[in-house]
Amino acid sequence: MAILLDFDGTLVEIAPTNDTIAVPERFGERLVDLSRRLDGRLALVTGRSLEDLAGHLGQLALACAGSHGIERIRADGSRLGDVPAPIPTSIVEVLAGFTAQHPLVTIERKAFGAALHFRADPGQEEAAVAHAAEIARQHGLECKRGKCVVELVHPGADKRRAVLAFMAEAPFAGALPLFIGDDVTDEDGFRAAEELGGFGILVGGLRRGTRARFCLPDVKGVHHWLEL
Ligand SMILES: O=P(O)(O)OC[C@H]1O[C@H](O[C@H]2O[C@H](CO)[C@@H](O)[C@H](O)[C@H]2O)[C@H](O)[C@@H](O)[C@@H]1O
Repeated sequence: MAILLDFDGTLVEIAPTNDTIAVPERFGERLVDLSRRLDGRLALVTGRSLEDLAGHLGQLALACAGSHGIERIRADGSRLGDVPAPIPTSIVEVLAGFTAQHPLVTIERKAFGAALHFRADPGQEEAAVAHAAEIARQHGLECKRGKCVVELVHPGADKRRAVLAFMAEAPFAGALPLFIGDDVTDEDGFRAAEELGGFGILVGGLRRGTRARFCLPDVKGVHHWLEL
């Protein structure tokens, strides 16, 4: 078995803002321990940048894919695949311009993308999505939706590709992949797992249409099931 794990909403509870998540005590070490139990066949696959993830978990000997899968490192820290150029600051600043008129909406800058968070002002969803979509259209980028967030990403940034990249080589190759995630972006991970004979597990119960075959009720349920 190989396990591929989403981060926000799966391993840590959703918080009011992107930088106020509560990471359990010694959580990085516990993930490394789980990876050892799986002989290294554990990967984190998150929408966050790898830099941001390391800020929460520390630098760990774990396979990780960040920025929705576009930046990938193996457990030994070597890079897996090429990374594109960062999205130009000028484009990110146009996206960030939305926050000037809507002060409760916040911008999260990432090396390979940027996110508008409207959790504190959900009424701005439609306008924020339209703003991001127009920028994406003008610059050949893609928009990604998530929980109270819309993001600009490079075309090809998706969790399916990250799963396929990890599963193509040791120590993952030949194992049965399980992808565990809670959000719509995790559907790409569920699909990749299925394509390779495995399956997806949706966190939060089967409340929406999903490719996942099973579900776990919540973050606590994930920790319990994985004995984290
Ligand atoms: O793929 P994930 O690991 O689930 O990352 C998806 C996005 O997660 C973060 O935003 C989400 O979590 C925040 C903290 O709980 C929450 O405030 C926000 O509303 C959620 O959308 C992260 O900030 C993004 O960069 C990730 O893409």
